[in-house]
Amino acid sequence: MTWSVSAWKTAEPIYAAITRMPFIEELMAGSLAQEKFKFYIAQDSHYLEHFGRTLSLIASRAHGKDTVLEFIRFAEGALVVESALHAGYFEQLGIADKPAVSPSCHHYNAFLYSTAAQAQVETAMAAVLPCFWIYKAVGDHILQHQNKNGNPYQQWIDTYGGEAFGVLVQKAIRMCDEAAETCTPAQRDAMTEAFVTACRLEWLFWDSAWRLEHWSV
Ligand SMILES: Cc1ncc(CO)c(N)n1
Repeated sequence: MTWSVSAWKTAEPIYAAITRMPFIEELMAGSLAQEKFKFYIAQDSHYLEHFGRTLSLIASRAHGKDTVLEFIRFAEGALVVESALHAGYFEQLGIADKPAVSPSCHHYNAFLYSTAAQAQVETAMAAVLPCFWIYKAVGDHILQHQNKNGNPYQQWIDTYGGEAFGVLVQKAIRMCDEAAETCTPAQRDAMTEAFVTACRLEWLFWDSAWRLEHWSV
C-alpha cells in the first residue's frame, strides 16, 4: 500500500467529521451566514500568505530540482492565485481591513512553519498535504451533493472542486509517496502523524469560523 493510501485511511474519520460540520453543510446548501463566510475568508487570506511562505521554505529544503520547482510553483499558487480569489471576495463582502489573526489560524500556521523548519523535509511535505487533499475532497464532496441553484459560495466551491486544483493535488500526493519510499518505517510514521495533525487543524479552522473565534483576552 502506498504511504498516501494508508495516511488517508488513518485520517478518514477526521475527513468524515469535516463533511458533517455545520459550516460545510451550510456552505453546500448556500445557507451559510455571510458573517461566518466573511470571517473564514479573512482568516484564510492570513493563512494562505503564511502557507505560501511555508511552501517556499519546503522548496528550499527539498531533495531534487524537480521537487524544488514544484514547491516553488505551489508557493506561487498559494500567494498569487488564491489571494486574487480572496481580493474578489474582500470587495464583494465589503471587508476593508484584515482582522487580527485568530487563535486557530495562528496555531495552524505555527504548526506548518515549525514542521517545515525543523522536521525532516519528507515530514514537512506530509504536513502540507492535507491543505491540498482535504480541500479537493471537500470541494468534490460539495459538487456531488449540492443543489447549484444560486449558491452564493459557488465560486469558492468550483475553485477547490475543479480540475485545475485536482492536478496540483495529484502532484502533491505523488511527491509525498516518492518521498516516503526513501524513508524508514519510523520516518513514514512521522509523516503520517504530521498528516493527521494537519487534518485535525483543517477541521479546527472551519470550526473556528463557525464559532467566529476570537482571543479571550
Ligand atoms: C485553511 C486552508 N487550508 C487549505 C486551503 C487550500 O489551499 C485553504 N485555502 N485554506
